[in-house]
Order: sequence, then structure tokens, then C-alpha cells
Amino acid sequence: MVLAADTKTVGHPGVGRVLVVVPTYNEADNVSRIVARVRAAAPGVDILVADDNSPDGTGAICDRLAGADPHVHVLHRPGKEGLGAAYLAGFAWARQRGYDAVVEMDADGSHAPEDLPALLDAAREADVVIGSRWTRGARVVNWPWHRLLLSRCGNLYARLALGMPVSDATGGYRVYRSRALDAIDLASVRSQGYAFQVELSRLAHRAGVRMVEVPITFVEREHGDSKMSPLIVAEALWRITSWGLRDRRAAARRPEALARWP
Ligand SMILES: Nc1nc2c(ncn2[C@@H]2O[C@H](COP(=O)(O)OP(=O)(O)O[C@H]3O[C@H](CO)[C@@H](O)[C@H](O)[C@@H]3O)[C@@H](O)[C@H]2O)c(=O)[nH]1
Repeated sequence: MVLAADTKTVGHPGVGRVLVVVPTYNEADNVSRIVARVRAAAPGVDILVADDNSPDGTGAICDRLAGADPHVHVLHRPGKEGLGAAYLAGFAWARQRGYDAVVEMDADGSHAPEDLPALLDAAREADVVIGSRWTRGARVVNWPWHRLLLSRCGNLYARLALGMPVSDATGGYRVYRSRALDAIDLASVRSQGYAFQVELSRLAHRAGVRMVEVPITFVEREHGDSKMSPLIVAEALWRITSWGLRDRRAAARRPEALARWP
């Protein structure tokens, strides 16, 4: 199935060589499907699955996929360390191999690979592209009401606390041009869970890189379970609050910066 995909096209026009990083923890029912969909939707991109030694055998499935397709790679990590650590390891892997852009994508099909060409097109004119659920033209399908509420409230809080003009700072479907990753101090990143997405949005905004949002259709997973937990929500709340307070204290020391606070 994967072998049928094009192996000759390289990268994306106007962007260069692209690596899609897919973090996985217990995604045995999803990982083959997502790899096949990415290969069909964007035949020129490479894929790196960053697996945290999933007990359900996701890593072994990825080894088979990688053995059958030179565009597919696996990073085996020793244990569950959170989404943020898996992405940082994937970014480092991409940098060492000279990729021009890195894509973040969930393994469960929530982020439609069919939207990827539009995100990569937008990356021609931007350093960071966020696939947004909360901008005009976006759709969210089958998400339970409590997740909708959490995402809307979380994004509103992040926007107000951090003064970022981003509608979906928690969203995990993104393109980072390598020059954006160079501009961001990745060594300072501390978030482990989904706060990672907000932290990178904040660092990109502060670094002054060009960020754009592209509407996506986000679909709730059909197989496997979300890794969302009260701890992940608590980490996001705590980190956003402390970044917001720190930014306001810094702005108070520079009164000219206060004008931009909402
Ligand atoms: N390697 C690794 N991967 C992980 C870990 N925790 C989660 N993942 C992987 O990260 C992806 C996202 O996790 P999900 O559990 O599917 O997230 P969700 O609940 O659907 O959350 C969605 O909403 C969040 C909040 O808006 C988003 O931050 C997130 O990206 C996603 O869109 C999946 O591919 C999952 O396997 C981990 O500790 N290690």
C-alpha cells in the first residue's frame, strides 16, 4: 500500500525538503493509516514517527513501514516523556539531516493529511503555519462538547494572557520552516504535554517570525484513546499563567510595550 506511493518527488515546491513528525504513544490502530494518507496526499515529504516505546507494538509496525518505504523513518524513544519531548527529538533529527521544514501532525487522523498541501503552500510566504480549528472556514467534526469547551476556553485564555494574535495556539497541526526553528530558543522549552504547542506559539511570536493560520477540518479520532489527562490540562493552565505574569512584569519595566496588551 505504501510502496505504491510516489518515491521520486522531493519536498514541496517553494518550501524544499519537508519532514512530517508524528509522535505516537499506543497508536497501533492508526499509524499505518496515517502514514499511507500522508504519502498519498504529499508524495514528496518524508515522515518520522517518534514513538515512546508504546506497549501496544506501534514501534514494530513503524519498523515494517520504514522497511518498505524509504520516505518513512522511526525514532524509537525509551519511554513515555510527553508530546513536547517527542517533538523536540523529531526537530533535532530533522535539523541534523538538513530539512527545510518540519510538520507536526497527530497520528490519530484528527489532522487530515489531505490538508497538508494547503499548509505547505502557505509556508512559502510564512515561517510558521498553524492549521487552525478556530478561524473562518475551519470545521471541527465529532469532538465531544467538553473538548470543544476546553479548546475554546484554553485558546481564549492563552490569547488574553499572552497577547498573541493566534486563534488556535493549542493546535498541533503546524509547519515550521527551519529558519523559524533557528530563531526560536528550543533549549528553553520546558512543556511536556499540549502546553508545548502554546509555548512554541509564544516563542515564535516573541521571535518575530511570520506566522499565518490556515483553516483545517479537525476530526475526532475513530480508533484508540486520547492521551489528554488532568495533568496535561493543569500543566497548560499553570504554564500559560506564569508566562503571562512574567510577560506583564517585563512589559511593566518597559512602559512603551504596555500599549500592546489587550
Ligand atoms: N511520543 C509520544 N507521543 C504522544 C505522547 N502523548 C501523546 N502523543 C501523541 O500525540 C498525538 C496527540 O495526542 P492525542 O492524545 O491524540 O491528542 P488529543 O487529545 O486528540 O489532542 C488534540 O488537542 C490538543 C489540544 O488542543 C492538541 O494540543 C493536540 O495536538 C491534539 O490536536 C497522538 O499522535 C499521540 O499518540 C507521548 O507522551 N509521547
